[in-house]
Amino acid sequence: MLQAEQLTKRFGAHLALDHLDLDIRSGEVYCLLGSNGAGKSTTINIFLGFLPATSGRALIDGLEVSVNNHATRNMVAYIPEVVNLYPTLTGLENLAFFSGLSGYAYSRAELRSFTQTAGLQDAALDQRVGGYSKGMRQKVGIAIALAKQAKALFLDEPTSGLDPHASNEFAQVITRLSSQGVSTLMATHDLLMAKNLGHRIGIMHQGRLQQELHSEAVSYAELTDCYLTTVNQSV
Ligand SMILES: Nc1ncnc2c1ncn2[C@@H]1O[C@H](COP(=O)(O)OP(=O)(O)OP(=O)(O)O)[C@@H](O)[C@H]1O
Repeated sequence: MLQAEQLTKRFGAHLALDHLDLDIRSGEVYCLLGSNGAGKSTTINIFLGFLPATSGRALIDGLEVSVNNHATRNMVAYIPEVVNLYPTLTGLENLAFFSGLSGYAYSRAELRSFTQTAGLQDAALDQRVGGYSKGMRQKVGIAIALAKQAKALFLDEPTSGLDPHASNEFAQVITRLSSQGVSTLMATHDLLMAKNLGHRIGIMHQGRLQQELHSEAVSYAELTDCYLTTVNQSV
């Protein structure tokens, strides 16, 4: 579903992404780990069509992002660390607005079914988003992804700053979407979340994918060791 083929990005003389290969199947949750500046967000931004690759290809459902930008954007949803919503609109109004941008005109009952699946309490629907917690904003982000029927989710440190309960709720929703065939590429610094939520885990260092692990094949302690060894090496 998501493929990177020798994906490379230079910012001037700086090599931010160095011949990255990824192959993420439908329904798979793939977690990208790596220290600050490893190239995780750059990878996501190229898949989203926000940044052009210097060389190599990013493909979504077989379509190359750089030549099918509109079509690939329609297939994906992006949930950054802080979901950008209109603070003076309610949760439901934000959802109606953003799903409208993708060409959908849902009834209130349909919009409510998305917020319910995303775990947002009904009581919050008609409150202005300016008063929402970070976790509630994330849930609206998930509801937007559901409403646009995204085939793939790109998550950039989505659980950073969430309390354990909210993180856990978030993970449950991603797992449910995964079982429905939605692929997820998630950049995170949360090793425990990667271990528990990811099917596979990639560890990046200085723009390169250095390790790829199946999460059920490693313990949390082994993952931590592998991560520290990888990010402490000089390339
Ligand atoms: N627009 C840009 N212009 C110049 N350099 C950039 C730009 N975006 C990213 N970089 C550089 O590319 C490298 C990779 O950055 P990236 O944001 O992908 O890392 P990251 O793994 O997501 O880090 P973090 O965990 O801090 O979010 C870094 O050295 C960063 O400074």
